[in-house]
Amino acid sequence: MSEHSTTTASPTRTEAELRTLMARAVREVRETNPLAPSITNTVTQNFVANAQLAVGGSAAMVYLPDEGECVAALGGAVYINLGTLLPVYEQTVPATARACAAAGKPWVLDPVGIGIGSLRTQLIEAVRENPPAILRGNASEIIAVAELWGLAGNSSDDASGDGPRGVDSTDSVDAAERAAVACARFTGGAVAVSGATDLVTDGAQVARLSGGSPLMTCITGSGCSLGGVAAVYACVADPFVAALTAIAVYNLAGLRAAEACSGSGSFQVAFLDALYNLTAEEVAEAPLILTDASDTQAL
Ligand SMILES: Nc1ncnc2c1ncn2[C@@H]1O[C@H](COP(=O)(O)OP(=O)(O)O)[C@@H](O)[C@H]1O
Ligand SMILES: Cc1ncsc1CCOP(=O)(O)O
Ligand SMILES: [Mg+2]
Repeated sequence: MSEHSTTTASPTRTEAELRTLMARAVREVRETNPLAPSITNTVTQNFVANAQLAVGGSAAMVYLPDEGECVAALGGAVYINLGTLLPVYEQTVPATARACAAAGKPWVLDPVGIGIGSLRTQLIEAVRENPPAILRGNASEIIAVAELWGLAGNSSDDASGDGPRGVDSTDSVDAAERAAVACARFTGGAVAVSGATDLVTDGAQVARLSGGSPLMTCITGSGCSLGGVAAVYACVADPFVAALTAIAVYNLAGLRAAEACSGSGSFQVAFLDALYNLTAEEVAEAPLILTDASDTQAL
């Protein structure tokens, strides 16, 4: 059990139960239009907001500490992405994480670009006190967070040792499995590792989800917007179900968009269309393999 109270460890569920909950999350978001405000990077802010709207959520991007505290109260869940930092984030990020914890609201962290400069490191260490309900990143980012939170143990043996290359991964998703399980056990929430095949864990179960398209790496913001969409689903579902739903939605939309486009530019537009048009039934049938996290070597 986690030492943190903002996220409650999810009970072990069968694959069929999880699929039913994923479909319910897709429907409930469309019916209730939940607000998932963001503190996110200036590169992909527009794409994050558009993806959140396409799945049926509502977006609001803020920068300042009192705005972060305000949206923690207003929204169903908050998204924090460290992609392009401003000096004010030294106050905004810890204040928003604290406000979410105080209000019992889930928040989603995308540690983009971890390792660049000192403020990102400082912020990841600071939010250890009020950790995210969902940690979402590529493999190198998740390995780096586990190291900064002192959870790495021998999980770093699996890593390339190179860390992220800017905002991109130098590690495989499988290499991040032990780090992901360790982070999920620490937060009591879920961790989603993205890549060709994505991995989602709540520390007890591990799901692998395939699909998507290599074209997702040819546009900026597929990872960032995935975090924003996970926050939308976290407004209506527990962290593990929310992360699974977002990843399944992205894999299906990526596949469909790749069939409809003629290159990376039209892929981005086709991807938003696919997000908008996906049905709950399709999401419930997304490729997903569920295993027990006890199969993951202990740290
Ligand atoms: N080679 C790939 N094939 C299919 N889908 C991919 C591939 N690489 C990344 N994706 C998808 O792109 C999205 C963003 O993942 P990723 O590129 O790892 O994140 P980031 O942009 O943060 O590095 C996820 O939905 C992931 O499943
Ligand atoms: C290119 C870039 N530089 C700082 S944030 C950012 C966007 C990264 O987006 P993603 O992680 O979704 O590829
Ligand atoms: Mg990223």
